[in-house]
Amino acid sequence: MARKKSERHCAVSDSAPEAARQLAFVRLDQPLPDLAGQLGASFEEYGFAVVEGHGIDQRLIDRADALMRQFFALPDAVKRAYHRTGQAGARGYTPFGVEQAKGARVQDLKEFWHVGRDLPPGHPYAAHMRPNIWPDELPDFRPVMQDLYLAFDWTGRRILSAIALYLGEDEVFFEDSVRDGNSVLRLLHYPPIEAAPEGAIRAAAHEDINTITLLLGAEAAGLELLARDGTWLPVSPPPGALAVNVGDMLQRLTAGRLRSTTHRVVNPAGDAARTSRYSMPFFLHFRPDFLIRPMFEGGEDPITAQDYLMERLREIRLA
Ligand SMILES: O=C(O)CCC(=O)C(=O)O
Ligand SMILES: [Fe+2]
Repeated sequence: MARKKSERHCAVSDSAPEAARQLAFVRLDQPLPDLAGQLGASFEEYGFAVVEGHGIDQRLIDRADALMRQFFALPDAVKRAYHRTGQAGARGYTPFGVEQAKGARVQDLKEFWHVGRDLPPGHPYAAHMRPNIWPDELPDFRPVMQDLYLAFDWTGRRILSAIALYLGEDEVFFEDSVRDGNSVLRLLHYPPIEAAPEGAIRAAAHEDINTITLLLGAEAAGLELLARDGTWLPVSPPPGALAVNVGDMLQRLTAGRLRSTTHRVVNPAGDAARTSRYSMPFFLHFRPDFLIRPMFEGGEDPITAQDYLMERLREIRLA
């Protein structure tokens, strides 16, 4: 049944009162103050928002999606040739069974590829942000993923402008903190579930380390957020929409005023368990030398984004 736009909401669990279980859809292409109010309200309640009208070209998304599937379909040995040790998985391929959520007993059921920011030669951040690597087997992979990276980067900045307004700051408040930032585009494949170790799920409960995350592909079932009442709420945006969430770095900067919400990707039931799941999160990061100093009372000690990142990557066994 067709419903008016303003009435459309994400799938909700039937175990809780309807009104408290709705993740509203927010359009990015509306005046910034309106966007700020709606995003802020959704972040306040869930730490997540579903964002439509984000301006990332659907043809670009489809191209990237197709190339990601082609990459993960390559033989294991070919993919492993793009695994770089000593870089905390920051670029190229990370095989199945490596990343393990903080505090989890078993590894996640996923493999992924990371694309970072291309910096000019001799850039001061080059020590922390290594050059990208690209798969020789797929010539279009590089230009398409570079385009998608820049599209996410642009969209992320608009979302940050709205968050700045919501926090009572000027819309350019975050500009300097993310200039040449260490953002990472993750192309993510959860293979069909075969003999998984006891207790293993596609992505165990975790919080994102970075500033904000913009996620494409979450229409494929499985993503859930931990609501304030302690129950798991499915996040299922319509195809092409973004799921956006607050990460730990923004939580720390705002002294907890914006919450980094725990989320996970559960194994599907029935036949869906025998199919792959793909998604594309963009982890928007501050620049490495940005000092995360709480903007409000009651926060933790200041720390640079780079130091904080390294601390956290060790916890998830990537560093
Ligand atoms: O695949 C998803 O839908 C979410 C992935 C995620 O939470 C992550 O990689 O941090
Ligand atoms: Fe995540």
